[in-house]
Amino acid sequence: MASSFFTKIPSLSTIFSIYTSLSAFTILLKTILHEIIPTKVRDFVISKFTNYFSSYFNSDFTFIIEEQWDYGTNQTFRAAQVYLSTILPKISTGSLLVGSSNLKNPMAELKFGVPVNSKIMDEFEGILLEWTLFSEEDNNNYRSKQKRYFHLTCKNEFKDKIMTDYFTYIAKSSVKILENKENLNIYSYSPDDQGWESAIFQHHTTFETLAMEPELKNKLIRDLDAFSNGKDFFKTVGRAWKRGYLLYGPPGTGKSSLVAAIANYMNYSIYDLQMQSVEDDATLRKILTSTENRSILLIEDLDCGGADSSSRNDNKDEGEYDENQDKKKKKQPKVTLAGLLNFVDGLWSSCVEERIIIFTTNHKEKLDPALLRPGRMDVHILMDYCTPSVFKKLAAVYLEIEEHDLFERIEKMFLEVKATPAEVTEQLMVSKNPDVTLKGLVEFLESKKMTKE
Ligand SMILES: Nc1ncnc2c1ncn2[C@@H]1O[C@H](COP(=O)(O)OP(=O)(O)OP(=O)(O)O)[C@@H](O)[C@H]1O
Repeated sequence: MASSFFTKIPSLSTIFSIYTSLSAFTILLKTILHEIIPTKVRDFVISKFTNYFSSYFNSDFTFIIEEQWDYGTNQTFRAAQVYLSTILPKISTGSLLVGSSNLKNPMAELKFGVPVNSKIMDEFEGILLEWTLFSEEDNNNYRSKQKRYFHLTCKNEFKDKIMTDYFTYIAKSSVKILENKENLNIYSYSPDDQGWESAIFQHHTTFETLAMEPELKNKLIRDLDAFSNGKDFFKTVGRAWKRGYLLYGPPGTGKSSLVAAIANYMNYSIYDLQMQSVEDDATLRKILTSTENRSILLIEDLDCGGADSSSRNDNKDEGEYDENQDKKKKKQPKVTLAGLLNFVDGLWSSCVEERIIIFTTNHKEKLDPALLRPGRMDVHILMDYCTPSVFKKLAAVYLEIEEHDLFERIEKMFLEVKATPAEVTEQLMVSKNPDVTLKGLVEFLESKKMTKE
């Protein structure tokens, strides 16, 4: 029996030769698969197999939330980031990003950020959820960039509930959190990254410190209040919840200061867009869709190139060579004011909420009439040379005085001499002593009057 058993066992050399043949066959099969079947087909088949088996054995469902969506920032990603940063301290993740950017209070509570590759557990109406933030090199982008995305995993059976209720809950929570943020941001467009670069906005001008005609200031504050409380109104009348302001006037009259006062009053971040730096209308669309709600889109110095606000006909005969025209063409930006306005009036109207758009210019008369047409910019505000009441406000802010013997004389001078608030503030900062400072201001205004004559 035993001897017949041993005779049935193949010899060592047979096993070895079978093994060698099998290995050779496997290598041959692999080579055939690699060389005959195209990579794409192979990857497709493998991914189909993997998906089939993983869904068969796995009862989890994963939502993938990428940072970029439709050429802009994915607002769901942003909402998740904001929301998770507030629940992080309450849960244990093994690691946490900590820091503070509160400029006003160095002792302010720490803020928390989502660490990459750490699992964050959350619970929603008894459903357990697992978040993970991933970051990897984006090889599809010709500029090497990080691609970031969240995985949100739950049990398959809760997929629908999470998709509707949990995502809505996150969106609402993030809006509330952002409304109460401590610092405002100022974003500038970076052509290299084709995206916004952010910094903390530190302009301290408020409506308290801004000098402008009191009636005009009150009217503007009422307008901002009505806008801010007007969600239902805008909806009822079927208009987009946005407001456009055109600030115009000579340099140094406080247009930028007024933008800062509006941002601080509304608690809105600012997106400062240099139209010259935008390559084309498609890029413009992309960057405008990636701005946040409750923000200001600022386009300064509209008359200084950038948006193609003028007609390009300069009355030259065709064929006539003009060197300047050639240079101009090279500098001519591809973004058109029409592109911007269409975007703001069209697509933007339907997909964003609570936006303010501000244009500033030193030369309103040079602007394209399309921009000045009723309905385009809701409110036009002239920031002008110093008037007696503007001067009194500046004196109150800079010298902390309401009255002085020289006031009457100075106020009269402002009716004859054109001086900008910027020039006046420069004079008012010479000394803390009102006698010295106001005397200096009188001399300054007198010298201006002389040069005018
Ligand atoms: N109305 C104002 N109230 C208070 N300060 C002012 C006012 N206007 C100008 N200033 C002072 O002058 C400085 C320059 O003003 P600002 O940059 O706001 O003027 P602007 O009209 O935007 O000028 P530009 O057209 O050159 O950009 C401000 O930082 C501020 O100190």
